[in-house]
Amino acid sequence: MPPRIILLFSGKRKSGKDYLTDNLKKLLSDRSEVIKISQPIKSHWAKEKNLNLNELLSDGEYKELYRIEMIKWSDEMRDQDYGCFCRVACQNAADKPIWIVSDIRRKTDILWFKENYGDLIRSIRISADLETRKKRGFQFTSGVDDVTSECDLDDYTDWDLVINNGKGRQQLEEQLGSILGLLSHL
Ligand SMILES: Nc1ncnc2c1ncn2[C@@H]1O[C@H](COP(=O)(O)OP(=O)(O)O)[C@@H](O)[C@H]1O
Ligand SMILES: C[C@@](O)(CCOP(=O)(O)OP(=O)(O)O)CC(=O)O
Repeated sequence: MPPRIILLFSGKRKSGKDYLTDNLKKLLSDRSEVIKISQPIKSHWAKEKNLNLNELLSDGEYKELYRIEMIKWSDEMRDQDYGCFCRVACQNAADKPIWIVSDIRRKTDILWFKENYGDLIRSIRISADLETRKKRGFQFTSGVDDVTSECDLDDYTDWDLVINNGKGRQQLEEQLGSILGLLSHL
């Protein structure tokens, strides 16, 4: 059974992508599946370098030790085939009507999903002010925060929904409610 809708989430580091998508998953429970494009990247890296995959997948500091290398390697792979990680992540996804893709970063990610799933796609940008992100542990890192991985979608404007998850944000229930609005036709 193919998905009936695919929610593509984007946002800067510590904007709250994992926080909001984890809570959305809890709300939708077994109707949904969270897909992470970074999963096949981290799996490869864990095997190659004998690292702890669970730590790489968590929101702690561990992944930051390897982020620049993972960005470089994954961009080389994308130069040959921009859909390579999107494809593997989706191939491994469970049969659920709602897919929650928690980490799109590049215009080519959106392009790949459009080419493969067309009208099923809805795109959501999570924004948060710098001060809030810093309080959550964000520190500017050259080679990470000034490259495609973090910046390619900064000038993208065609979002179906933009959610403020910084100062002045709504309660979680309201934030999730606006996302559910994208599913109302299901
Ligand atoms: N609205 C929020 N309320 C409380 N804590 C939040 C909120 N949004 C994010 N956080 C916390 O901030 C930290 C960074 O969020 P995370 O979802 O990991 O960001 P990202 O995946 O975008 O890097 C996590 O510890 C998360 O629990
Ligand atoms: C190499 C990466 O895939 C690492 C992504 O790791 P996360 O998606 O865990 O990052 P944040 O949640 O924003 O902190 C980045 C890329 O450019 O593909």
